[in-house]
Amino acid sequence: MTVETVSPLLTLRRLLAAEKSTLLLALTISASSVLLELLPWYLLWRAVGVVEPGGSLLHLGGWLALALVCKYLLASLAGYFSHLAAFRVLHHTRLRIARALTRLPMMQLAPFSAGSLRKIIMNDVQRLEDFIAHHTVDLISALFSPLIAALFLFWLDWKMALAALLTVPLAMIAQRLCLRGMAERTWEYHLATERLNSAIVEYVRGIPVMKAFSQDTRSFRLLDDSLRDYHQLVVRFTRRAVPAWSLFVVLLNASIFILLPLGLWRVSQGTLSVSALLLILMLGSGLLKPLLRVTFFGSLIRELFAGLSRMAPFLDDVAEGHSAATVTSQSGITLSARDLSFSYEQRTVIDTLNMTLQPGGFYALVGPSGAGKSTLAGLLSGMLPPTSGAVLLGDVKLDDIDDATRASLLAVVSQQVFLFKGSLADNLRLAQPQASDEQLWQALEIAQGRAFVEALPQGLATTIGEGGARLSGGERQRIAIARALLAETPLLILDEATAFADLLTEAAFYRELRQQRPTVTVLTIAHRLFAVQQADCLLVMEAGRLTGCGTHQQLLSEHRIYQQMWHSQSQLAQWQIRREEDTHVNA
Ligand SMILES: Nc1ncnc2c1ncn2[C@@H]1O[C@H](COP(=O)(O)OP(=O)(O)OP(=O)(O)O)[C@@H](O)[C@H]1O
Repeated sequence: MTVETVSPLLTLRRLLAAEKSTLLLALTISASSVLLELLPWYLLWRAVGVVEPGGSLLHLGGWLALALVCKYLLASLAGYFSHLAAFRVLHHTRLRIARALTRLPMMQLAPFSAGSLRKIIMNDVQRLEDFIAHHTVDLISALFSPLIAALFLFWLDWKMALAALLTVPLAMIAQRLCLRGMAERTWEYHLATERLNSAIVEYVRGIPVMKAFSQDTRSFRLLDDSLRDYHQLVVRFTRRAVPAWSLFVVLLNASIFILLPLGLWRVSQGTLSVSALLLILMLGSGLLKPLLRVTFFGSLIRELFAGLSRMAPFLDDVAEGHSAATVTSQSGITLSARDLSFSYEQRTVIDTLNMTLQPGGFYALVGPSGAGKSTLAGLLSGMLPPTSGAVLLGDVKLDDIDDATRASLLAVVSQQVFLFKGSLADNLRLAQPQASDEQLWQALEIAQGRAFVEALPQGLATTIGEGGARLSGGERQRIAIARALLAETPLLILDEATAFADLLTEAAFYRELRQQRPTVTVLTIAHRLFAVQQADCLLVMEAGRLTGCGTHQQLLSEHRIYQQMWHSQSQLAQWQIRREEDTHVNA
């Protein structure tokens, strides 16, 4: 399932396969409507030349009207079928991508940001609709109509037909000049737009912070730089492309300047009739205009293909699971890292790390900010793919285990909690749809969330907004912990999951967790050492490596960084207590 191995054309063919007949019908009708487009001109020519005797003018007029009506009917019918095919393809493609997102292993999803996935599902798929519904029939008419018109002109008068096509070679040269380096320019433009998009999103998100610090627009360097880069790029492209493009457009419309004097001269010589000249001028002067649409189509197709390449990873049939690896023991399972390394681009954040979490153990991962704790939690839970080495569940590599099995063994509560729009109970039952209300309350009790949910007017039935709106950060975290507990997995990873709770609540949660779920292996990332000092083992992390492992007392007597962290936190706690006492005395 790699982007490189699937050609965009193949992806397009696969997507269109189910709608092939509808689309072919639309294209055939579109081509027929082009033929009818020429018929009125022919009839007009006959009418102007009064080729037919007297009363047949009316007859010709009737045919002319009928041809026009049929042309528009056929064009509408072609549009109807192409739109029908387009919306069906759009619907199925979005469904396929949405299904793939739920079934793809986390490791394969890790490189995609939410923004890039949104862009694929919305923008890239939308381009398919534009292509199928509009561009296919447009292209048929843009290619067909000059061809048929040219053949007609040759039938009328081959010399005038050649004169009408005289500017074609020059127009082609101008077009080549204009399109030179277009692929690179399109890519550059795409990158600049992406940079600008993310800068705008960040700017909008940061508005409350900027207001708080009274900063103006210019202070937001990223947006400023992106806007300037974008502007410079567009100006550079315009300066380069516009002269050749203008020449191309002029040349496509220039045949009238050849046809008119030549035609008039030939009429004066008696080698061309006036009615033929009129028809030749009408057809010849607009002969090459449709080619402009073909040129636009070239850049549209490039964008379409780029989008298809981005979509390709989500359109392959995703395997439900790995038959090769099965995890035999559900309980009593170890979680280990073997020579595990991870880099963000060039920067190594986890460096050849080895560790094993024994079943039922309570582990706390501590260390200075930026040491790599969250990254390690991401690797151990399968959210990030290792750069080298492996994470093992029992003796099976984590990336060989399908998502469903992994989710039955390992639950994670990360720093960013997401709750879905719906009731609290629905959110909790995500982990175990059959869970009874009693089980929900038990999980909430361990997570120290029972009291606040009971205080809500509708309790478990309380509706919360998308992302968990209406609840405080700490409340959201407690719901997320309860949800993870309901999954009843033998392993639980908590990445600063209690960061918003006060010290007493945090300590009560850990105590309750150990008492109620004694067999669960817990790895928690915690900044407050007081809350986790009872852990079976504290793992100290510094600059991507584990430099200490032991009980609180062991580390306090032999690990320098741990001592420093403990003392600074103790002093801070005493200072706060003393301040509070002073305040009370003075009051
Ligand atoms: N997406 C990312 N791209 C590049 N660097 C990153 C990314 N995420 C984290 N880092 C860097 O990796 C290092 C480790 O980050 P990590 O979040 O794992 O540390 P941490 O120990 O959990 O920190 P904290 O205790 O402050 O949460 C940091 O220096 C951070 O700047």
